[in-house]
Amino acid sequence: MPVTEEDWQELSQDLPDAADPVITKYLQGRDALIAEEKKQRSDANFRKALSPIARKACAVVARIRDEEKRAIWNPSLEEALASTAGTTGACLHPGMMFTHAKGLMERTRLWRIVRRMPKGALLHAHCDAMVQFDYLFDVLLSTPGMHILSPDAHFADGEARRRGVVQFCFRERDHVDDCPSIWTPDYVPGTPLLLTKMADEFPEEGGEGGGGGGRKGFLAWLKTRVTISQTDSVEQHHGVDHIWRKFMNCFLCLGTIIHYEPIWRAFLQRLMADLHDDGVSWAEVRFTWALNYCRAGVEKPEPDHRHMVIAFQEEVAKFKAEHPGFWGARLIWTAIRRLDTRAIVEDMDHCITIKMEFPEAVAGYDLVGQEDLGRPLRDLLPELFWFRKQCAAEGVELPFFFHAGECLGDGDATDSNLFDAVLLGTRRIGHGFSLYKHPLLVDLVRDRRILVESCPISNEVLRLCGSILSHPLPALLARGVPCAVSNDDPAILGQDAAGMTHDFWQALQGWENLGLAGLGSLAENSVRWAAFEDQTADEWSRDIREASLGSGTKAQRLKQWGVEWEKFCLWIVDEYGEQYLDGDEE
Ligand SMILES: O=c1[nH]cnc2c1ncn2[C@@H]1O[C@H](CO)[C@@H](O)[C@H]1O
Repeated sequence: MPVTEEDWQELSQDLPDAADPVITKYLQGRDALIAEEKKQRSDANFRKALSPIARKACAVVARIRDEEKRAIWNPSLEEALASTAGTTGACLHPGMMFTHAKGLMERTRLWRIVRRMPKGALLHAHCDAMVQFDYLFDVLLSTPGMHILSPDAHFADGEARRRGVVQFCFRERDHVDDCPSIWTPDYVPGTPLLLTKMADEFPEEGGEGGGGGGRKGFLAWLKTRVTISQTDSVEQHHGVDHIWRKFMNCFLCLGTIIHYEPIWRAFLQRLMADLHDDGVSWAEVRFTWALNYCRAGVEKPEPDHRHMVIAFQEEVAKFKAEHPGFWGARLIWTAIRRLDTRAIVEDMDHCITIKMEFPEAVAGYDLVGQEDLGRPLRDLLPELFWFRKQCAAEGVELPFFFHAGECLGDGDATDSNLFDAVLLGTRRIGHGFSLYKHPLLVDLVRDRRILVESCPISNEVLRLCGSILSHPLPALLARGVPCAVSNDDPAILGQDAAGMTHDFWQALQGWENLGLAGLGSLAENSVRWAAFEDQTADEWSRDIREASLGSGTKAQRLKQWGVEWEKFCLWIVDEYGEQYLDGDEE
């Protein structure tokens, strides 16, 4: 029976109003409970120590975020915005899938702010996959002597061009006149043909990139071979193994572009310039060392990795000299985890040899490739123990920065890599996507001060989560685990910029609990857990513990970052304070 108007009048008298002491008391308890939980967050101390200006900046950013949530990420505005947002018909909402949100995100105020933020150190990224292809292809086509080849098939039709492996190399002499074109069925697999000529002769029909024939069509097609398309990235229903097949194929091509000295040097300059522009001061780049690098004007690959490292060090030194705000870069040596014991051990041996000659260039060691299909750390124990012993014998410091838990498993061999990574003394964990399922490990990782290098956009595009909203990083932050945000493979996965603004923006917009303060703490962590120099395990732990109160390089970098952070907060307040502050935010 519905309540009559008369009864309702009487009944509603009994409802306490919002200011009733019962409700006020309840709310006090509720606030206290929430505050108590927040004390466990890994950014709690950073938040507590914010300067008055930084507090104001955080309030401004929270308001801008709320405003944009209502005004931009709003399904009812869809018609007006869809055409310019490049949203391909997806419903606008806060936390929508990355590739759908990208175009619109880049035009928000929050973007302008995050872009300017001092982001500290880039701790997790794979070298081949970092610089925008529009730039890299320009360099590729304008480098004299570059040739294209396909190791095992012609590219005569659309299907062949979708599947075959594309590679590049330098050749002194142009082979093109006496050999059938790569675009015909008569092409002899493995024959290098002059790239500029082949690009101009790219056939009109059947190219996947939709750019037509000739050079423009060639570039559009080539881009499809080295990137995950928007369609790939939103087709979550095909699963992880499927997207990794496409992803791995990209690397087969890319390695052959940047492993030629003139391109390698140009690539490094552009990489550092992009990072610097994005407010990134330091980079630790994971690098997989195929032995196919050639010096300028030389066809025969170098027998070892020396020259590649020398060029790396020269380019970093040059960039640092021209940009005093940039602290530099180091490499993390990575081996493909699928390889057999002999290949892994040979590669470890190369790693130690290079480390002995160039200790500053190489910061540590890791294993890469799809974790589910590669060898778990447990299986690699003999190799890893041999490596550790060898390093000790040679007196080199090559700490582990293991990928672990970049998977959906719960208790399978891949997920259990997390146990081995911790037991083997990893100094940071790459991804740690499945870590939140392991309460004991979460506590260990927190207590041993192991940092999680989280790459939210990568995890989304490689189909571990549907969008930023279902990413597990907030669970780790809430439990006190130190984390930093990185971009992983930005040229392939869709960010299409070497910097970290897209990943930072998504975290800020996606997670209410983070705010600008939380984002600042993630950036500060990246500096605190950076491997600026070789350190023993004890020195490493001491510097992380002492942070800016210490006396070494790390403390100095943390202070420098702190100064940039304050300047940044002041800029936010100057720029937006008048519009977004009303004086009672302290
Ligand atoms: O997110 C990742 N997890 C594991 N391996 C990766 C990821 N991104 C790239 N690579 C691997 O690194 C090598 C290139 O340096 C490639 O083998 C690629 O598969």
